[in-house]
Amino acid sequence: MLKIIKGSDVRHLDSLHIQRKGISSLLLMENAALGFAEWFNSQSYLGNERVAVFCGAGNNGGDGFAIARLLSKLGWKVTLFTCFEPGTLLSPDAKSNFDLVPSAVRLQSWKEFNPSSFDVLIDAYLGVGLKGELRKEAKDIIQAINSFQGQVLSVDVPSGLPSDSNCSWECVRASHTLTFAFPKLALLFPENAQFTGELVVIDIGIEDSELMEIDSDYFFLQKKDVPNYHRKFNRFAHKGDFGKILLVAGSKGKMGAAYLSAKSALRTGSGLVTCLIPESERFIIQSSLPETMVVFEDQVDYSKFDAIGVGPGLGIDSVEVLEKVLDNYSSPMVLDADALTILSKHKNLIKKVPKGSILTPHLSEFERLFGKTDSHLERLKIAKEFCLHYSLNVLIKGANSVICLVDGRQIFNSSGSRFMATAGSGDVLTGMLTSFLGQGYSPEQALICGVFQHGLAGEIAGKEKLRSTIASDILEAIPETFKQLSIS
Ligand SMILES: NC(=O)C1=CN([C@@H]2O[C@H](COP(=O)(O)OP(=O)(O)OC[C@H]3O[C@@H](n4cnc5c(N)ncnc54)[C@H](O)[C@@H]3O)[C@@H](O)[C@H]2O)[C@H](O)CC1
Ligand SMILES: [K+]
Repeated sequence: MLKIIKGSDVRHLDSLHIQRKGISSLLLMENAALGFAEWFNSQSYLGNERVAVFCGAGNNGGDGFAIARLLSKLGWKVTLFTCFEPGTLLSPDAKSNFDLVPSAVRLQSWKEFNPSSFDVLIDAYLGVGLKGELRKEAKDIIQAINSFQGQVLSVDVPSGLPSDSNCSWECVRASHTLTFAFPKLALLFPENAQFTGELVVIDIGIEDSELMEIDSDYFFLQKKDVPNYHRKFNRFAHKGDFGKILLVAGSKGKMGAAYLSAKSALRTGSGLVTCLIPESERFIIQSSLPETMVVFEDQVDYSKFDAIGVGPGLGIDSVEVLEKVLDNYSSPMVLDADALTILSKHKNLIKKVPKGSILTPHLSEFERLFGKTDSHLERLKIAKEFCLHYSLNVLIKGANSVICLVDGRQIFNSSGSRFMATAGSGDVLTGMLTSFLGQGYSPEQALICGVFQHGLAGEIAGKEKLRSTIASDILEAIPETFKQLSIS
């Protein structure tokens, strides 16, 4: 899994890599530029686009000079806009690449930029070397870039955005950010989505193990990481091996939530799924989902289940139901939706939640539990302290959901699509997480597989259904996620 290190540690990472591989820093910059150019060529541009490249005086600008050269060699019509005064000392690698810019590339000062003369803009003005508050001229340059109406592709980070925090000023508003080696932390914050646009991670040859040598608690989960977290079942497996789970979900008028989480658990591979529901609502589940069983409050033996998920559609007044589960079950469980709202109103119940359990708040549930927050950084800090204190896992849901583990590690998910913001999407996730716990996965394994596959299912469904995507589409795409990951 990729580690997300601080922008200020990137220099250290570079020198580690350069030493290990015996390559020059210039070659590393070339790899970055090659990766960018390859991605650029893979996009469906027509070939006659006029490309503007804005370059600063540091290594981000150096990437830009190299990109301008490569794109020009590939036949693109490139104009390079320098974002520094004549005579400014360039960083050594930027200088080497500046000297290699071919004569086919037009050179101009950023002050001469006419937005209507270009189709695409590449922003290689400022990268992770930004220090302190943005200087006056930088604000003017960023404004010039933002006056452009076409696609803006930012190199490494949108210029002006600090790599690991938020800022109070305007940054480049990119349509895509192509970030090198690992995503910089600030690119994963919801409040910076307006600057980052679509995020693409470009491999420049730095290995996960090299990143691991640098201290950080942040990680980035990608598709290639997921299969290793899955349990393998042999051909003698029987339904008992796939777990017996209980979903405490649904109430009058909210039985859809129980249906969605139960069906999702079945699609995720659960052997036996039982729903604890009000007796009056039993016909809904029994007739819509014959593969599940139902039980009612006075007859349930919690201890016979391998995992329990509580909350979808439960109703926020079901305090006693939640308390009974907590009093009668001691293995990790999943708490979602109304269970979280109950916890936020009855904080004394938190200490009863079994260690290793998973809480899955979206942003409003998070704030209900932990109070108003101003930034994602603050949320991450609060979640970390909570996880360490109570030995619980918290999933902060949203684009790039963050898996906050009991030991303080925080893993950003890379899968998902904006079409997943639909009613019942969270119920599907609760079903998946509970299902994996019931199949003997550790909470960490369940979170990694469940969160990634839920996002992937959303991507698959969204590709076909676009904004018409509903939660049932997401759960019906779960089988395809196993296929794509080659998990049988
Ligand atoms: N391993 C990698 O990820 C690689 C990344 N590369 C690229 O290098 C940059 C980082 O380069 P660096 O030289 O350290 O800094 P920048 O170019 O980002 O910035 C320096 C530039 O910025 C000016 N500046 C600093 N602070 C301010 C401010 N507050 N206001 C205005 N201007 C400011 C400073 O004067 C310099 O001119 C990384 O992002 C990647 O793009 C390598 O190419 C390869 C490996
Ligand atoms: K940039």
